[in-house]
Amino acid sequence: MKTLLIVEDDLGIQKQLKWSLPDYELVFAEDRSSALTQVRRYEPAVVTLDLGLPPDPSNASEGLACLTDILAIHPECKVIIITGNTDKEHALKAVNLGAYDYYQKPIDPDVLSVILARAFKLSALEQENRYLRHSGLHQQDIIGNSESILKACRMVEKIAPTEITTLLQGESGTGKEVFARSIHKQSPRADKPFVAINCASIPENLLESELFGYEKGAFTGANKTTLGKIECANGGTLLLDEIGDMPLSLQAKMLRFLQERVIERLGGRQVIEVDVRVICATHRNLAEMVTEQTFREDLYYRVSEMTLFIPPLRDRGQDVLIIAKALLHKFNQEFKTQVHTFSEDAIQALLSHRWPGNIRELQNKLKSAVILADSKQITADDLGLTASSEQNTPRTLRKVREDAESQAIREAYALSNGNLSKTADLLGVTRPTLYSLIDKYRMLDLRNSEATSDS
Ligand SMILES: Nc1ncnc2c1ncn2[C@@H]1O[C@H](COP(=O)(O)OP(=O)(O)OP(=O)(O)O)[C@@H](O)[C@H]1O
Repeated sequence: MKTLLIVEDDLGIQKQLKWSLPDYELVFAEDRSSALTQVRRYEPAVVTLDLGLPPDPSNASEGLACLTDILAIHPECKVIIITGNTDKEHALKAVNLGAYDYYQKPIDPDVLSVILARAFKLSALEQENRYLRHSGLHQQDIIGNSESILKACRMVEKIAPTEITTLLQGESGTGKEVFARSIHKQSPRADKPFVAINCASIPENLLESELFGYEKGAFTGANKTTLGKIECANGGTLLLDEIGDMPLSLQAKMLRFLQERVIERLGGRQVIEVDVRVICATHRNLAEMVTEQTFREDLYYRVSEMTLFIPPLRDRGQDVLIIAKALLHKFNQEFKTQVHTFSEDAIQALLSHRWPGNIRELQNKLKSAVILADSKQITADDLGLTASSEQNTPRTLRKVREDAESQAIREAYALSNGNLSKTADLLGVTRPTLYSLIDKYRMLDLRNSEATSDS
């Protein structure tokens, strides 16, 4: 049943609405603060708001303030203003502030029902539109609908047309390469090459020649002049994956390339100009590596002109289900199987697992589940996520506490629209305490957002 929040201080009208709107789950609030609590708790798609709220019901100012607060917490919400029949001016002001519609008392349940049905319908359409825009059709491979992923996608859209050197920071398997490709695809270089090199998987002595190429005779076995990855990416985009694993000895040479956009092949004397957009990715904390002197500070500032944090799968709410469904579809096609749904215990298991290997782990689990499933439905057992398998590696109490704390911080942060002062208020801690928790849990994206959204 759809949830409808009614903000109304008149108990008589509350009662009337309770009887006349049986198609909705009604929740009530009688003033601004209880309205905001209900919005946080239920995230209703539609709210009716009486403009005359206590402490001064004869004045619309509290109602208008309530409207602004509701939309700040839940911008997609459709708020229908209910006003006295002489108060058109304030109703129009409310619509200007972002209310969806207004309705003048006395309440006629049949008319109100029509307005409500339209509001719910529009809300559902908008939600579907948001989903489609961000679930793979628009940003091709980045599937997901959570606030953290949508925020990252919005940043990609802004970064893509520029030449800025971007650092993608996130745990292993979160999709850093997918994001790098997305930046490339949305950039003016889209029809030029996208070249990726993993600095961690190539032995130190070979990495230099892989990157910069070599001239014939440069070393034993160099039978012909060979272009490096940087030259291969000319005109396009180069992804330096796992840049944190680049040996210090090579970092100086990389810095020169980034500063001057020129290279010299190994054994060569010629300086070659290259036009390459660079994206770097790492699961390491480069700032910490700089402090530990295992990563050059000057190179760090070069590669992180802009940093984009890719959130771990466990912080993406229901995205795990959306991605799981998309992958299920893909694997059914690949293996010619007909496994189309998840059992309730599988859904619960997908939502509660911590996903240390992120989307790559989800892919692996689903692939074997599709192959193993005995019916058309995947169970928690097929996924290897039964209670006993989780119990085999119980979390320590400290870990449980830490997981709960970081999750609560993320939730409060989302509710506060990225405002750290409000986040601290919602969590009941001071700002300095919130900062130290953010540092403790390395929620670097929250720290980074401060300058833009918390002023
Ligand atoms: N949002 C997403 N929706 C669906 N699949 C995704 C998504 N993000 C990543 N993937 C898939 O998950 C796998 C891991 O992604 P990717 O290699 O980009 O991660 P990564 O962060 O670069 O990992 P690593 O740090 O280990 O190199 C890939 O197969 C990718 O296609």
